[in-house]
Amino acid sequence: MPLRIEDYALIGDTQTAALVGTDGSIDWLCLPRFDSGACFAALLGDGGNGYWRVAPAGGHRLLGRRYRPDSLVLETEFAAEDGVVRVTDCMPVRDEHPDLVRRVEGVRGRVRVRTEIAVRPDYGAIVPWTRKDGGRLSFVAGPDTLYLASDLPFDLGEAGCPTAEFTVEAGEVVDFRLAWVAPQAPAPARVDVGAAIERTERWWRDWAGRCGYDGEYRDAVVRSLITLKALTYSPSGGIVAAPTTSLPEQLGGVRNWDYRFCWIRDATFTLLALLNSGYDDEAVAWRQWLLRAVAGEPAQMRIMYGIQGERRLPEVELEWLAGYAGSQPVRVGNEAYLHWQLDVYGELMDALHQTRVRGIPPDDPAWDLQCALMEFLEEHWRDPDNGIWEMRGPRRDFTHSKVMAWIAADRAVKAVEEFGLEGPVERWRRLRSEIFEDVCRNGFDPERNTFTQFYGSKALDGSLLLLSAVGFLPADDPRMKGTVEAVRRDLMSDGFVLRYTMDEHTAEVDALPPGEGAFLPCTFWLADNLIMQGRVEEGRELFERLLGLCNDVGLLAEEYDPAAGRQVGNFPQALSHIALVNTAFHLRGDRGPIEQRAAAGRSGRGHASANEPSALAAGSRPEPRRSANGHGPDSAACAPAREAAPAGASGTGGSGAGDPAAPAEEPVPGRPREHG
Ligand SMILES: OC[C@H]1O[C@H](O[C@H]2O[C@H](CO)[C@@H](O)[C@H](O)[C@H]2O)[C@H](O)[C@@H](O)[C@@H]1O
Repeated sequence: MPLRIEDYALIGDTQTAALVGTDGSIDWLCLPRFDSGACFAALLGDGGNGYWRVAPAGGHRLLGRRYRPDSLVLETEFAAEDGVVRVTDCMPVRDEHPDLVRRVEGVRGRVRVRTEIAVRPDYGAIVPWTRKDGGRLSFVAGPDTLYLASDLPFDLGEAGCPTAEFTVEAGEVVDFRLAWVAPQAPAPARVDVGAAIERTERWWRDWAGRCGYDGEYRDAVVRSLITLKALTYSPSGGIVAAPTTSLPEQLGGVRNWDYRFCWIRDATFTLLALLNSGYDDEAVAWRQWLLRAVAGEPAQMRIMYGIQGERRLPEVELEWLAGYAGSQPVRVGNEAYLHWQLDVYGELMDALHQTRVRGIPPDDPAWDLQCALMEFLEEHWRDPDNGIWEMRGPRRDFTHSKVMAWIAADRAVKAVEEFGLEGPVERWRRLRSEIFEDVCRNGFDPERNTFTQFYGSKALDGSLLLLSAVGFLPADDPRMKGTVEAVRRDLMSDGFVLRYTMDEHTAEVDALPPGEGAFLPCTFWLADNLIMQGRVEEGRELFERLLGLCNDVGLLAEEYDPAAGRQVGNFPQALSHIALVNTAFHLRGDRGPIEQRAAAGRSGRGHASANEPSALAAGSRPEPRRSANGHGPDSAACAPAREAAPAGASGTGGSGAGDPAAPAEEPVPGRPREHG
């Protein structure tokens, strides 16, 4: 029986990451980068595919584990017959070589400890040439050479799995350091493991100390932010969706994908959570990554890239891996790189808009790029796409995708109106109105009073819960209320939201056999809607249920299987942690220090930019707003809602952002008030 997904904890050095199990085994580690071949891949197979275990040799039990406060240094304690031992694991922030250190420390009594290390480069496929070399072991296979520094007398064994046993007494320590070196590079010098652990802890604490969030749920928020930082590839600023591949969305199922890449969508969501929490440097680094990645012809823009901006991410199946809990195939690479997903234009435009709003110094070429993308979008927004969920079936007119095209137009208009940038603003205003009208006419089902998954469909979709956060319609608009109620009625499993309707038609849409867990980010988005509607206590209750799904060290996968009571999908997943941070901000009632600073800085300009709705940011205020000149900045977009929304929609939507005749905003009861 493999460990449950939630039995793992993350350690990492902001270039790659490892998963450490409650049994003291590291079962996943890709070196030297997130997207390199794994040298420990037991997570997706068995011990023969690589692992490194350090735990008491005889009978024992897990006493508990934790991260040292505000850090990514993990401590696991085991109770054995004659004592207690602590294993401390971390990946020091990189100097020369990627490395992983483990310290075994006697806490009480005497404990006999055993370590086994099976290094298996290329995702568990290769048994390396393993040798003893002075005070270290070396493992060599093609491009990968690893050294394990240890003074223990290892037994090399016959199966390419060196083992050693030793005894530790209270106060004694035994250290290990595993380092990867490039071909031809000399073996690394020895390091002081204790000092490396202290330095790593300090590094993370300093980073966490910059967090501007000080409200309720701080521990969960900081743990999420640390996790997001750990998923950032520091040399480029790119952010991976998760450090794993092929952890199944259904135990034993086929929905197994490689997430070790940078999605414009996921990375943009991450950026905004970091920005809200006060991490400007990360925002600037990410913007540089983004601009480099998407540079060039707009028609060639991808929806996802490699961590250095690579554009080709072919998907292959690793047939030698049995898959987590038998979930096959195991895939590396991701065919979604070939997708056309309209929402990424809105996400990109919104992210760059948010950096402007929050006073991050401009990057001039960024605006040229955005103008070129807008030109492309004007030509193509009507094209069907693969949608936010990366449907592998035929392209369709997904409602969420069209709304995100509206976002792109809206942010382009605002760049001109509010930041004085130059562009064909009249044309963009017309585009914004046209898209608004199109969505309200075709993506809304007046009979059921709900937006739908795609034009003409009856299916529901969790992404519709984002429509208010982006400022498309206020959360208290009857159409949004109707959509939220429809989701609550028909798209939930045991109190958690599914991504989309699963019925006999689903396979025509996603081209996959049915069955997956509840999608945690969508459930957080439901909580956001409840809070925005003023149903704060209901939102809080849902948020706390979600927090209850976090594992013992605060981590979330992408999905949750309510029947099995287990986390499923890649782990830990950026989208889930971003959504957690955003809902906490919503509950806190403001959008954090960056925004307050921006608001203060802009107060002389007399507009509410700092509180503008964001596609993704926390605490968005979707209410209609008046600008300094007394006309709502959304007025151009509002017009179509009044003029052209379908009868059923406009009849219910009189107070929406789409209606310029709406009364001046009055915060919805219970909704957090705006600052600044
Ligand atoms: O469900 C099919 C798709 O699932 C994955 O996509 C999901 O993960 C992405 C990364 O977090 C996210 O951006 C997307 O919205 C999710 O649906 C997978 O990467 C796709 O290849 C697959 O088609």
